[in-house]
Amino acid sequence: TRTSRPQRILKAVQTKATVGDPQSVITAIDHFCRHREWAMNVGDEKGSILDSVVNEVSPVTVLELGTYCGYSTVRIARLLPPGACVITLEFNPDYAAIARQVIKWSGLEDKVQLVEGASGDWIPWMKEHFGVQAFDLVFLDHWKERYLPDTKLLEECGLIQKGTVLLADNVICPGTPDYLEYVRNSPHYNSQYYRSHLEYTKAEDGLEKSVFLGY
Ligand SMILES: O=C(NCCCCCn1ccnc1)c1cc(-c2ccc(F)cc2)cc(O)c1O
Ligand SMILES: [Mg+2]
Repeated sequence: TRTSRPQRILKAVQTKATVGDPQSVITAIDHFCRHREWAMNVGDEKGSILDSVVNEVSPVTVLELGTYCGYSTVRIARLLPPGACVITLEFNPDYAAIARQVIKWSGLEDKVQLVEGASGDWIPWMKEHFGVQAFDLVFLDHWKERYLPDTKLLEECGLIQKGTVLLADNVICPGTPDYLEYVRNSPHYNSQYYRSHLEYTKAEDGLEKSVFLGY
């Protein structure tokens, strides 16, 4: 049967990118998704904003919700100093299998923990299983209706502490209205919108950065 889009993205990486060179992996995926087939990676324009937030936060522990093919995982991990890591959660086993290979090709596997399963099931176990105290940065890029419940769950589990930065993709397209309303109106978050475009298109989209101020 036909290959899947993630399989075709992996093939583009394996034919166009250099093993151990994360930037070439990013460039190969962006070129494929701009000129061959659109795919739901955060992309180069919003990816540059992601890069600037990672550099500003200099996180030691990052949680990414929604791995897909590992594009944003590679973007984040390539900026992390030794000893820092990103835990990335993917529900779809086919996506996870491709992402593992993309991350391996980039040479960043030592900075990445890819976990397969539902965010709602895994978040309560993060402290115990990964020895995480609190996350410095959370990148939300999974099911859009899970952004708000998972943020509340992270708060309840003590995984969001004073200074934790939440960065949410797709707050305009497809949109996360209940999440936006929550972080923009809560006295416990300082929120700001980074206007951009839906990956590889001219449609409006953007990232919302929300800093937890403590209780
Ligand atoms: O749905 C998205 N991502 C979640 C994928 C499934 C996550 C599974 N999972 C992982 C962990 N827990 C659950 C998404 C969609 C679009 C989009 C935009 C316009 C359009 F016309 C079609 C699609 C753009 C994105 O940038 C996205 O991120
Ligand atoms: Mg997205």
